[in-house]
Amino acid sequence: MTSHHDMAQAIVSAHQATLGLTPQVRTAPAFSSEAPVYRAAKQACLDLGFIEIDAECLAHAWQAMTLRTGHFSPADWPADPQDFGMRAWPRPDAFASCPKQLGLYAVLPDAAWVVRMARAGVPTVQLRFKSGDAQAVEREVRAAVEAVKGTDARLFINDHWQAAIAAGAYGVHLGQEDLGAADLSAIRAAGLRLGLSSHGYAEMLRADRLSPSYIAMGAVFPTTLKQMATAPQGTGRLAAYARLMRDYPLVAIGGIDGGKLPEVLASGVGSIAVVRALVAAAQPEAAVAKLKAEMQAWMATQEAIQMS
Ligand SMILES: Cc1ncc(COP(=O)(O)OP(=O)(O)O)c(N)n1
Ligand SMILES: Cc1ncsc1CCOP(=O)(O)O
Repeated sequence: MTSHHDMAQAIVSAHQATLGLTPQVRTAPAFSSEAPVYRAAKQACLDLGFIEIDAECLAHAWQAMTLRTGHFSPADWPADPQDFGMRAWPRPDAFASCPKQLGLYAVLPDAAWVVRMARAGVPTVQLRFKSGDAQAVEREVRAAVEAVKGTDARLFINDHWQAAIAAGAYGVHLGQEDLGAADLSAIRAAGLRLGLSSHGYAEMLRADRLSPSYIAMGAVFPTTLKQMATAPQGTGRLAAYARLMRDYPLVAIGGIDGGKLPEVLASGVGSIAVVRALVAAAQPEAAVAKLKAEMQAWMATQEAIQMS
């Protein structure tokens, strides 16, 4: 295999079926290195539809993997943390840990929904209360923290990290655009868990540098809940993300409902986050029971396969 073009084509051919998305309209690629594998891999990742910053991360990882293994292997997608420059564990600056299997994860619009879903037996819940009214935020966060007392639910608070610390929540969930405004040292010092959103390689690596308690990945499928900046990732990419981020508890989010659970769980994530599958269900408690039963059945089948 000689030219960049042939190397790029070999990568695309090997991974198109599982990782390819329709490439966006783009200008000529920008290369930050002359290294042949880097250049071929950058071209290939762009051709597979990865956004520029993700293609750049992947291309450097391909180059590092090739140097480490001593040969260029187009079929092997990079998934070794060291090829992406990730630090080894344990890490002294890591946030408090949470279980690897966070299970069904309900993302909910107010404290009343948190009460309802915690009582219905959802193991992980999030208050995603979108309001600029500080008093209303404080009230909802306190009510949500009270609501999970006496249940087994772990409560994460979206965005409102100060109120979460003040009320003693289990953890905080932040998006990447929230990071600049949050005092991460205060969250860590208070012992709260930190969950971070990610939408691809560059954001996963940025999240990893902060050693959070879990990493969320999405949107896996199209969602109507919010406008997403990136295309739905699909379960092929989700599985590649999960292989790289295997040291973390992982949460998949975006457009997931009962019918899609097996293929999402097969990617290796330990948690499925949903909004509409519960909030828009005709009978939310029954929907919880069904989703939990489907997840348990899937896990039991995997255990049986591993034992045989
Ligand atoms: C479990 C989980 N994953 C992702 C998100 C999205 O969070 P964010 O990126 O902060 O976007 P908004 O929720 O604020 O719209 C989440 N809330 N929970
Ligand atoms: C908040 C959020 N972040 C990424 S996708 C998403 C919405 C998920 O909602 P749904 O489960 O209804 O698609």
